[in-house]
Amino acid sequence: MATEYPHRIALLGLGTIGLSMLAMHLRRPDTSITVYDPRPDYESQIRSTLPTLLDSPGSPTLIDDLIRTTRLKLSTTVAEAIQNATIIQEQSPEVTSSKQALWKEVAGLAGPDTHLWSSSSGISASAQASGCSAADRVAERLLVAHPFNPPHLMPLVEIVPGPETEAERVEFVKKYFGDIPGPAVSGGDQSASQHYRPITLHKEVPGFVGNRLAFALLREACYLVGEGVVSARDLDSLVTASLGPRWAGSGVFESYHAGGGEGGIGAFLQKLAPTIQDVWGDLGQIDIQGEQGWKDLVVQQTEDAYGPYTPETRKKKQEMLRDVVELQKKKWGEL
Ligand SMILES: NC(=O)C1=CN([C@@H]2O[C@H](COP(=O)(O)OP(=O)(O)OC[C@H]3O[C@@H](n4cnc5c(N)ncnc54)[C@H](O)[C@@H]3O)[C@@H](O)[C@H]2O)C=CC1
Ligand SMILES: O=C(O)[C@@H](O)C(=O)[C@H](O)[C@@H](O)CO
Repeated sequence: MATEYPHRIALLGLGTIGLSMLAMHLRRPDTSITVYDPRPDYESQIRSTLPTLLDSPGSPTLIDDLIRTTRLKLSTTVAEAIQNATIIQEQSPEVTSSKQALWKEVAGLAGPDTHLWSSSSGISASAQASGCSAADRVAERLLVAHPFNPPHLMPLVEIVPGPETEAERVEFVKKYFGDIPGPAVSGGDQSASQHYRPITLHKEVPGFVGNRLAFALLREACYLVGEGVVSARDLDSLVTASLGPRWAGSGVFESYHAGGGEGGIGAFLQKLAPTIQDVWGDLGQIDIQGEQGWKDLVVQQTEDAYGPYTPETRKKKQEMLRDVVELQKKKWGEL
């Protein structure tokens, strides 16, 4: 008789995030995963990519072993994928209408208590649930669990409940992610300290918090390159030689609290107020659908600097990310 795992996840959408989520979920021994993607070649994508995302590529029969032990099941329809699922998690395209249609399809088929999670970068649970029948209680069960790429390595999970999401479901998702072991560290064993860091937002805003911060920085970076102030490569180097290392150890507010001397952040904000206000008043007001001169420069300079992003580069960068996160965890208690 096939093992029935306590957590039975249906992963809908197996692209960049879906494949990384699959590798992440497989670290929990109490979880089985059924996957679905309309792409006809998604099985070959799993076979070629998943081993590169796991802590160790494992044997050449890894995927077949996972299928044989019913830890992994490949589906050809949404209905088949969500059958008997305790959690349904979508990583479908970032298109509101597409996610709304997917939840409407799921609503009529999923069990009444199944947890519903979206990996969206910025589309709220309430927007995704709108259009579903109230009787299906999608709004009460749906929340966003927004990862930073790649979720199999990156600790942040931004939990964004809708106004109707049941509180116990927020607690459930926080515990589920909090209990997922981190990637194996050098020496082969898994780090003892908690890896995933769920952070719950109190309100739905476009882009949530992580992407609002990231996109504010991206906007100013694009403006500065577009204005010829700095090259794309030098701006990247400036970030990795300053803000990157700083923020890996202390966040925005803690850093300025330290920078304020004895008076802390209050003194910092007071002492720096004129300069801060001058900068805030001068920040670039570019529009991504407006004049595109800056965009041509950003794209050209980035491509000149880095060329095509090869699998080897991606692997090297993921190893760097793994090392940074592991170092943080060794100090996590002090952050
Ligand atoms: N790429 C990134 O850095 C991050 C993306 N996200 C979010 O994750 C979601 C997926 O993004 P990516 O993985 O980058 O996109 P992707 O384009 O790599 O993958 C999307 C997958 O969804 C499949 N798909 C299309 N329609 C579907 C449907 N109706 N049901 C199930 N699957 C369907 C596609 O075949 C494709 O394989 C988006 O909501 C995105 O905002 C979140 C964090 C980071
Ligand atoms: O930066 C990340 O990994 C996430 O915050 C994202 O949501 C993606 O970058 C997103 O903005 C692009 O899909």
